[in-house]
Amino acid sequence: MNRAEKAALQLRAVDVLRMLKETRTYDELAETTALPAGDLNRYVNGHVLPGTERAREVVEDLGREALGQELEARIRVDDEGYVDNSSAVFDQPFLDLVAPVVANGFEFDRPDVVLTAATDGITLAASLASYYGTRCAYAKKRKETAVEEFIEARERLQSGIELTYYLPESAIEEGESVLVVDDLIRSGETQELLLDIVETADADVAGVFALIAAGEDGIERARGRTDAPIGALTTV
Ligand SMILES: O=P(O)(O)OC[C@H]1O[C@H](OP(=O)(O)OP(=O)(O)O)[C@H](O)[C@@H]1O
Ligand SMILES: Nc1ncnc2[nH]cnc12
Repeated sequence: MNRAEKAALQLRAVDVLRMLKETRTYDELAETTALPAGDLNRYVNGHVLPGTERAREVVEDLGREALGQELEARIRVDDEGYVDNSSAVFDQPFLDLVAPVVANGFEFDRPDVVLTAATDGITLAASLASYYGTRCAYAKKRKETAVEEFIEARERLQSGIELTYYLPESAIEEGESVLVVDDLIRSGETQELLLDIVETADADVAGVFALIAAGEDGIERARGRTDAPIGALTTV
């Protein structure tokens, strides 16, 4: 890790600690993190930066668990199991905290492109792409005006309705590595369409990630399609 990467990791750890501090006293934060309350106070106030090892633990280990809990606190599941995750996907600073935790806490290689499906996956994909310093692409249910060539993926859903996603052909180059992400995975139909698009582009799958898995069906379905790492921050 060079100096700039170390500094970025240290600042990310401070962001995670500040997020946790919003709902905790310093004593509670000390209990959550197993770090001394005095040190935490100095980190949160910006007087001192945590060392690289501490920063890594905060971002990778603590960060993953804490952000999973934070996510669970934000979402609402109705009586039929449908999830309202607006307060997560509308909160770009929260997703900006999620990105390094996903990038470091799962086994994804750095991709060339982060791919999602419009609409609700876009903010998560943007955060991840920005963190990796790569492109972000999203497939849409309609063809965008003035684009001439599209990759299309069509599937007949369990409901009998046919769903088609379109991605401008220029969005993914042959041989590129693509991280497929979405806010939510339930049946896995959307992820399967995105994986079809990656396959049509002759690109490689770097991984499949969803903020929320509603049950295990979608994850299992994705697992049937790729050997790349697959993960979700939380399962409801
Ligand atoms: O695993 P699945 O059963 O395919 O469900 C997951 C998909 O459903 C939601 O999108 P939706 O189709 O509601 O479109 P939206 O993002 O525009 O709301 C969600 O954003 C995922 O893309
Ligand atoms: N909000 C939602 N909750 C659960 N399953 C879904 N499938 C599509 N949108 C969904």
